[in-house]
Amino acid sequence: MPLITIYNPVCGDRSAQRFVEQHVLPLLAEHGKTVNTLAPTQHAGHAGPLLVDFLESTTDTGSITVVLASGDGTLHEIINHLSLQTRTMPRFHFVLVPSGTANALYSSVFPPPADSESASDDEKVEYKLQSVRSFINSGHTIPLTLAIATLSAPPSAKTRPQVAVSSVVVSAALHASILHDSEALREEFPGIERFKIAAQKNSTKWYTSYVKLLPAPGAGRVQIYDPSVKAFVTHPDSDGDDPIVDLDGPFAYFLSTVNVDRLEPKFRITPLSRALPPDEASCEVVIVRPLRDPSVEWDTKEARESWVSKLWQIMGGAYQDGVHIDLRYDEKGKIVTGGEGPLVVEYVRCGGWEWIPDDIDESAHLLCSDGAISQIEKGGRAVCLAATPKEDAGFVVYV
Ligand SMILES: Nc1ncnc2c1ncn2[C@@H]1O[C@H](COP(=O)(O)OP(=O)(O)OP(=O)(O)O)[C@@H](O)[C@H]1O
Repeated sequence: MPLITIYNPVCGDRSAQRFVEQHVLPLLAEHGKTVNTLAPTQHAGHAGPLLVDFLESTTDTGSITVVLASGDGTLHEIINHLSLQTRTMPRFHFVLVPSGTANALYSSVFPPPADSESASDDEKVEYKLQSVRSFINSGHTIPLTLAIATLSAPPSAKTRPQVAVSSVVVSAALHASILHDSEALREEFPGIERFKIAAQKNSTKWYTSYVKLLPAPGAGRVQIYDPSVKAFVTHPDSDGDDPIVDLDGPFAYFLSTVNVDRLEPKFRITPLSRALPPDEASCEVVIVRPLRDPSVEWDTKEARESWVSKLWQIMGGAYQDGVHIDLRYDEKGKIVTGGEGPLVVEYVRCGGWEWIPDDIDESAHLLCSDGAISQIEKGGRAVCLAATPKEDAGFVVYV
């Protein structure tokens, strides 16, 4: 199978080239794996065209192995570029070398050990070589589910919809605002601290939007996580007559993942995605709507400001191995674990969703697709659907 190694020299802490040269290439050579092309990305958006050029230069086009040393954003660029090609594409087999800032996909398929901070240098290197080792040894792969988001303008605009294909996350509300603002901090803060700084800046925002949750075809109903049985159950508003669930805002958080249970090694936002995997292509959606809190009656500036501590308590749960999905409100609005109170987080499994932002709320018009930010036009909407490509096409990852 033709093999190309691509590395992004500027992602994360800029160590991809060194790591590839010192560890990846020698290991591949030792096991008789020939690298046909070795290429750095030379600018943003370069990884996809590099791969298409490689495809054109090779006669054996059944499937292609791509050793990719980057973060999630470079993989996102590749998938989007290849999805735009009009000719039939082979199946792409990715060997991931985590070199980005967050490495959500890699750390989801290879969760770091609890004591990873105290790991020796050799253990840190070995941790990053797991996908390479499975390529060499077991050959075990998993297919990637894709989340296809279509951003439409209102019919009067007569513009074509924009499509963004994701393999990790599609979000609006707080997460999209964080990704939007954190990009400007990349130079100064190359690590994940830039996300925390951007989160502080956006902590009092609530986002006015209207949401529809769409069932996956196999399940036929939208499902919601029920902490009392520790499983997904049919959403009470999704029935045979009308399986679509309608939700009103305001939303503090609205985020949907495919393939991953975490966005950073320790931020396990959709924890059941890998622990209790879906049977079909599905979006795992985490929703926080502050008006579910019995102590919040109105959406006011004061209510938003005093609710910030609860927002951090909820997000903190994602850093504690994903306990946020079990939180409830007591009758006074205190966040507790256990009891019968309203769920703090609505954790939904579904086939897709629509996000229809209110015209007057600028911030609600941001959409994040694997870190790339798009703007939903006024009067428009985003529709996101989960899909798994056919057997002989699409993208698989060595795990
Ligand atoms: N040579 C280059 N110069 C400048 N930018 C580049 C170059 N090569 C790739 N890029 C851009 O670097 C950006 C960051 O890459 P990537 O998303 O893979 O890493 P990251 O953001 O550090 O990690 P993660 O997405 O895991 O948080 C991508 O948007 C890509 O377009």
